Amino acid sequence: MSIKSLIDHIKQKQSYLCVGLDTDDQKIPLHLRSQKDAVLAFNKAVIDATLDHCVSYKINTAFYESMGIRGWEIMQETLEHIPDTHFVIADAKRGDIGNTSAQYAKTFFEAYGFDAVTVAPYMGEDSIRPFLEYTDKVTIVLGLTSNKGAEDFELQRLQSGEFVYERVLKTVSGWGTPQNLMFVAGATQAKELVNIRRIVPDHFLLVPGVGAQGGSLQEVAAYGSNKDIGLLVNASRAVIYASQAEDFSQAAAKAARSYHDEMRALMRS
Ligand SMILES: O=C(O)c1cc(=O)[nH]c(=O)n1[C@@H]1O[C@H](COP(=O)(O)O)[C@@H](O)[C@H]1O
Repeated sequence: MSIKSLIDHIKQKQSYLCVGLDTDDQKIPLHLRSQKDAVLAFNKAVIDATLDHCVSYKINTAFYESMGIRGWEIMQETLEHIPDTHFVIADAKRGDIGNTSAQYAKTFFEAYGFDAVTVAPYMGEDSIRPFLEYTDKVTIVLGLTSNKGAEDFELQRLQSGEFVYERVLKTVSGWGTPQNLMFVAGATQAKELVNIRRIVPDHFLLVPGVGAQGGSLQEVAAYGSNKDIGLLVNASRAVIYASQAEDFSQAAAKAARSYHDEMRALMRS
């Protein structure tokens, strides 16, 4: 899906919610666990319940890879269940020497057909270029992440005085365009969003960290949006485990609707 279609969907739906399918087989409701392929049944129910409130799904591959071969199949079957109106992200955080990155890009863009994949920038240009060669797909590069460890490297200052993450945004933004490149900016880093927007005014930001990690949607909207909204705000646990009982899909729908209502109000304000 193109960025233009994503923007149209956001404007039409008045939502920029991305539901994160971080499905942990130990956290899904007990009544499903005895069932064969409980994770797939859970994902399908969550997708059906939340479709009307979000524009995107993010499949965190770790939760599927940890199940072995069947996990990869469940990831594919989950992907097939998501209608092509929704922008689908493989949250795989890859990146390696060019020769290997090319295979990662082929895996997620061709073999699985995701719209986007998350990539770590630590290994530099040749590790990211193979993803960007897919100009009709979107490469999402980690900028300033939501976790505490962001302080260890991303928020360290270079001799020039800029933060490492700032250098990443400045340099990587020159390798792609807002049509095939996004950046991750954690919702827990709201005070840096103004600065991030100064460096990359036109790129979409994938913003995880609302809900379970405590980031504020109001702050993200106030400091992170651009003329096209330019945000995909991800919530995983706060939506998919809103209830761990038999009413889990209704609870997921309710949580997603609540983010949707808040986003609609923020877009109108
Ligand atoms: O790239 C990501 O999606 C990501 C980057 C980041 O800085 N922080 C972050 O939490 N994430 C992912 O976003 C999701 C957040 O999940 P919840 O905290 O449950 O909403 C997880 O899949 C994380 O792996």
